[in-house]
Amino acid sequence: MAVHLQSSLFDQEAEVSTRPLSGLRRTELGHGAWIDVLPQWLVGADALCEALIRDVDWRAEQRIMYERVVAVPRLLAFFGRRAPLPHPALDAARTELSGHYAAELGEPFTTAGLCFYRDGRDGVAWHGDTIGRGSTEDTMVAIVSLGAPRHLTLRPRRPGPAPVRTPLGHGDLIVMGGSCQRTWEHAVPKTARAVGPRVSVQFRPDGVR
Ligand SMILES: O=C(O)CCC(=O)C(=O)O
Ligand SMILES: [Fe+2]
Repeated sequence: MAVHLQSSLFDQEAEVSTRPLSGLRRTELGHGAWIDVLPQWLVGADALCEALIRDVDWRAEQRIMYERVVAVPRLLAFFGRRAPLPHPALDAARTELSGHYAAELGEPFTTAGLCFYRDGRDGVAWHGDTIGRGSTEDTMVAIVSLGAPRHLTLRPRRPGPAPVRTPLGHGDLIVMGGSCQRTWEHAVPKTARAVGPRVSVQFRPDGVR
């Protein structure tokens, strides 16, 4: 799916729609972790992707690696529970996800983390979302992927289950659940392939980072 970066002549916001979440398919990963996947959950999301790339106040972050300050290879933005989201389609998506998972999750998705992978040189290394409660409790992280297709890879922290490599295409939804953040790690590997920009939107409950 080609994502064109020139600003659109018409406001296409109204064109974003969702397919029923009843189409989600669950895969048990082992060690109490699972993923739910629904390809092409968001329909007509080209303009949404363009708008996020254009409008979000993207931040470059740095971290220390081997005693040197290096740039984190992706741009980031974070919207806490009271922060207005940068596009109404994200409010709608979060509300729908909260409704669908209400009984199983027991709380709503409240925050939105956004990542902008400018090309194949951007990625995120192996990690679990364990800054908050995900280090001790079962929880969920729901990811909507926009723009260029990339892979999300998952591997168990303890040996046993086989690693998993899931393609994430434009409009796809993946939800990591159960113990996934503390018993598994995930990554978006860099790629030497020529890939265009990708935006990832992660919805999490309060206290999960
Ligand atoms: O790019 C993605 O979809 C994954 C991002 C991620 O794992 C994170 O920001 O914690
Ligand atoms: Fe993550």
